[in-house]
Amino acid sequence: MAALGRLAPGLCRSLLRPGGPREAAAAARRGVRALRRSPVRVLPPRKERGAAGEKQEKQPSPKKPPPPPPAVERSSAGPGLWYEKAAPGDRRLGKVVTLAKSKKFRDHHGKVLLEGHRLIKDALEAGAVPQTFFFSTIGHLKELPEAKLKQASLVKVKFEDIKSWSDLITPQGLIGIFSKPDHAKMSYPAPQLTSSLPLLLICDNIRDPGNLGTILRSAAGAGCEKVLLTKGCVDPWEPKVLRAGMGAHFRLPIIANLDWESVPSSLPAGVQVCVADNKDPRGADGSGSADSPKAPVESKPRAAPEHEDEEGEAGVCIPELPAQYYYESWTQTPVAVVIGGETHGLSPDALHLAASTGGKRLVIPVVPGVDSLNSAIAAAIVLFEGKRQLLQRHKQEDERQKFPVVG
Ligand SMILES: C[S@@+](CC[C@H](N)C(=O)[O-])C[C@H]1O[C@@H](n2cnc3c(N)ncnc32)[C@H](O)[C@@H]1O
Repeated sequence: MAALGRLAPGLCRSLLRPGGPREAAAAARRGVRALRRSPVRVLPPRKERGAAGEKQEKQPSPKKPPPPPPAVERSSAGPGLWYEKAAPGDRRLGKVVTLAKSKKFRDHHGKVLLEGHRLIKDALEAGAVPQTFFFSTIGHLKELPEAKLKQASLVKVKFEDIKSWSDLITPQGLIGIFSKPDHAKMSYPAPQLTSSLPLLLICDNIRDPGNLGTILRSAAGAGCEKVLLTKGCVDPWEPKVLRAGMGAHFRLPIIANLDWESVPSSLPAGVQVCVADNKDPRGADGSGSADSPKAPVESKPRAAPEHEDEEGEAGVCIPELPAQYYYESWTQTPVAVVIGGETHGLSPDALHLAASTGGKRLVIPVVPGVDSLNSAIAAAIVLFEGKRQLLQRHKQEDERQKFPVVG
């Protein structure tokens, strides 16, 4: 408007003049004519103008170049095998260890931390994918397959650093960060596969990492086909579970974080699900302890709790399941065993699944007054009995085939 006023002062004046719209229109026409005659050039938009007004490419505004990467000291650990030496104050190891200890990090980044030669070797042999190795001496690397080392970043750190972050009582100076192993892509050791039995384990809310690791180790030792962990169980990749598992994670498939609705689809067809139950229905005092050597009787439905507990289970219908001692025959094939959690024991979902497959309660008799066994101990007792029964059945079937009864 100011420029227009300068070029066509008549137009502005006539607009302000009272009662003059026709005059204003005429003034506007005069103003436009004056504008056309004006010696002032209308310039193209600013971005198209160069220094002399010619069209030019827009120059990018000068940006600060990114800072150069910190100088990394690289050394060779063999042909084609390079490692980096962590500089003093390098906080990567600390960060990685702290983060890998949190489930959130493991889930979010899909990485797990493995410590020690044995576990790392087992993981590599099963096909787990390494990302970074932190080691304190070159000797630690020599024990690992070179081809696998080449897939990962290698970072040499001081032993004191590993020691201060280690979860082990006697740290070995070797920590690996791996992509979270996918059981479907693992190749388990041949002796494990050849000893595998049609025996599965379901962990129902096992929260203690030491217990879960011990259970996994027993499951691998007994020759279980696989282990299913329902939601509510501790994460199997938690360092304490790994430590107690002693390599079981790389010997048999562990399927974690299952809700009860999806458990059946992870079980083989025709499976019978039994539950290890510390509540012996024949306990005279209702304490749940087995006190009679007689054959167990059919269980009554478990009484629903009088008051709603913290999980809101009041009024949950508990199905009727036959009960028997664990050492009596229960292994039809395939068979799965549920181990209840430390605090609440077996969940109603576990009992329903067992009932729907024609399963049983398996009771390990204990001295009256002893409440229950530790879940890992109970799992080991039942699984190894399951193994004994399955092998015995197998042997009997073999003999029947070799020496068929004639007539
Ligand atoms: C520590 S117990 C559960 C105790 C829990 N407070 C309860 O009262 O149910 C954990 C699990 O181990 C198994 N278990 C423990 N003692 C057992 C026994 N005597 N016979 C069979 N299973 C047993 C069961 O699966 C049980 O749910």
